[in-house]
Amino acid sequence: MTATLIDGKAIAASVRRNIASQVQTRTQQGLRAPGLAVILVGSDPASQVYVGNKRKACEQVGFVSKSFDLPSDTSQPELLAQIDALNEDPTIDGILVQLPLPKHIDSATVIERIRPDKDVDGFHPYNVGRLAQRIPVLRPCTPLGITHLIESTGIRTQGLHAVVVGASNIVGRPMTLELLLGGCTTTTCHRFTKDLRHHVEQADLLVVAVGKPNFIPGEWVKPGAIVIDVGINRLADGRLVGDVEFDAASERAGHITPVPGGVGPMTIASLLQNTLFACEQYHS
Ligand SMILES: Nc1nc2c(c(=O)[nH]1)N[C@@H](CN(C=O)c1ccc(C(=O)N[C@@H](CCC(=O)O)C(=O)O)cc1)CN2
Ligand SMILES: [Mg+2]
Repeated sequence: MTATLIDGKAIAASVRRNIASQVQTRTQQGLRAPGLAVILVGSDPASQVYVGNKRKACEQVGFVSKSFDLPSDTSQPELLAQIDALNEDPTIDGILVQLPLPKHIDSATVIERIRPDKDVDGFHPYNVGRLAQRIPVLRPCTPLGITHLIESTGIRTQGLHAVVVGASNIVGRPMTLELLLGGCTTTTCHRFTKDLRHHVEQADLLVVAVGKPNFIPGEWVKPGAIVIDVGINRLADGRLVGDVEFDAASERAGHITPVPGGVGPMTIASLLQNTLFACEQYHS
């Protein structure tokens, strides 16, 4: 079997066109454009690229984007004061603090300081709790984007056995909650999981987010499975690869996401969706 490719880049472009048209309708009605504040602390090269792409995406859909590039020695109280100011700014609908933060700053404290109605990353305990209780509002961007990619296949997820490999706060845990919401039977695997192969082989729907190149051998993939690869790993020769052995997995899967051009672009499209949602549902 050769898998059908799930084209995240094209699906994200379509989401972005739709958002741009909704923003245009708003502004034609005399309403203000949604505003997103993007905070980067330090100069991690990958974070600089992601933040640059988020700012560009905002401008392309007509959002107001405010940039805060803070030095790596910014103290936690200084960062919290910046968030307090943005929490009070009526032109700002969403506040995004790029992760990871420098080691001297506690991410959980920072995330909890963002007002839940401006938490467009969906990481605040309020928003994660809403998702856990099946009353989602602002949803973590990567899992939300993946949900959209799975929907694009036209396959009903009710009753499927979904296996998530990775249990981070950004991807694995909220992904499991999204899949539960979609009626899947879910298994979450992590560093202490015994016999990972056994679990992966059961997956009708497999989501892998561990950040290790080619970590999941293609031969573990169940024939016909939907395979979602969240990993973005740069090899010594400069190539980007995912967490799943793509060529071998494609021979067995029914649908598969590529790296690059799969999950990554949807993370940014979901951020735009969340920002528009916050603007329209909470601040208009
Ligand atoms: N505050 C947040 N921090 C981080 C998040 C997040 O959702 N919120 N997620 C990741 C990084 N991330 C967004 O911030 C992200 C990663 C990758 C991509 C992407 O489009 N990747 C491209 C390849 C890009 C490349 O060439 O390196 C792709 O997959 O096609 C978008 C967003 C951690 N931090
Ligand atoms: Mg991400």
